[in-house]
Amino acid sequence: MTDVHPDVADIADDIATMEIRGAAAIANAAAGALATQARESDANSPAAFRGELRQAAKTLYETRPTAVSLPNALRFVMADVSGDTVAELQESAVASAEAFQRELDQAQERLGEVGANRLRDGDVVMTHCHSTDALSCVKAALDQGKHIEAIVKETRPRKQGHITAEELREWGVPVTLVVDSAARRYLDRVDHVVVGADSIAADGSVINKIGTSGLAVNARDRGVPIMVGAQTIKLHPDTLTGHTVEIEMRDESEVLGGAERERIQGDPDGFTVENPAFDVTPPRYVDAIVTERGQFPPESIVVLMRELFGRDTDRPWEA
Ligand SMILES: O=P(O)(O)OC[C@H]1O[C@H](OP(=O)(O)O)[C@H](O)[C@@H]1O
Repeated sequence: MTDVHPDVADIADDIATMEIRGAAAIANAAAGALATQARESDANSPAAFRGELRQAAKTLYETRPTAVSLPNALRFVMADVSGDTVAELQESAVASAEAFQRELDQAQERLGEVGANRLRDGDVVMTHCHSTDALSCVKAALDQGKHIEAIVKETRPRKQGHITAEELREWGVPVTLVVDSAARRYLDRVDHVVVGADSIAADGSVINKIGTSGLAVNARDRGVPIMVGAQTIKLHPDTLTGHTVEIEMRDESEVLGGAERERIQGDPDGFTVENPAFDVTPPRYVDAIVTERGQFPPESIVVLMRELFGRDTDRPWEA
């Protein structure tokens, strides 16, 4: 088996341990890793080069299962690799990765402008986790001169809501940080729930950080609209053919700290800890999916998915 470049292995490790996290950031890092593998290759034949790239993609693919932006990034970059010599292949792989990364940034900016049109001057938004796509909508609204305030859910167990709170503060947004279980109480003050997505299924279901579905049900109950900011690389093409999206189960150590954990593990009657990282919000609880191609009611996202991905989804990291 071919070895992957050590920098690629490091990036894969950073994705698995969530040093690099967030669906768009993961896609960006994966594309960058493929470029590194290509640039640093000392393969002596086109076949060997392609084998190395495939192995690098496989290593990256196996890090986390839920955010489809990862396999979609690998697909997009590898689809455009062509050439008859190793040098040509190297050049085209690097160019393809860089083009993908540029498009990623542009898509986020464009979807932000669409999402911002849904927000009015003086609105209060509620956020969950940390999503650069969701925040792009808030940023664009601020750039349009609107005053926006935010109620930020902490998002246990990893508390990525704190990252959101800090980022919004840097932009001058008044922020109230609340624990997750306080969300329903604060929805009375909220005009829009704004979240991101790790994957969007063909039926318009939104797969996002654990707790999103409960928030969406509560928001619907309170009449608060829910907008999902999701670039089209979040569309999960396998769901067109009946596959479901795998929900990542993470380590119990994220839920229980050192001393608590030892006490419970030492107890023969101890309990089981489960730590799903994501959940599924059915389309009926979502008002709009905002993409760089415009906003869509969740039930119609399948049309865009077919247009962009067709029925076949290749798996270029497999032999
Ligand atoms: O692509 P952007 O919008 O930045 O993030 C999308 C989603 O990725 C994150 O997952 P994790 O923190 O990697 O588990 C969150 O669930 C967030 O909503």
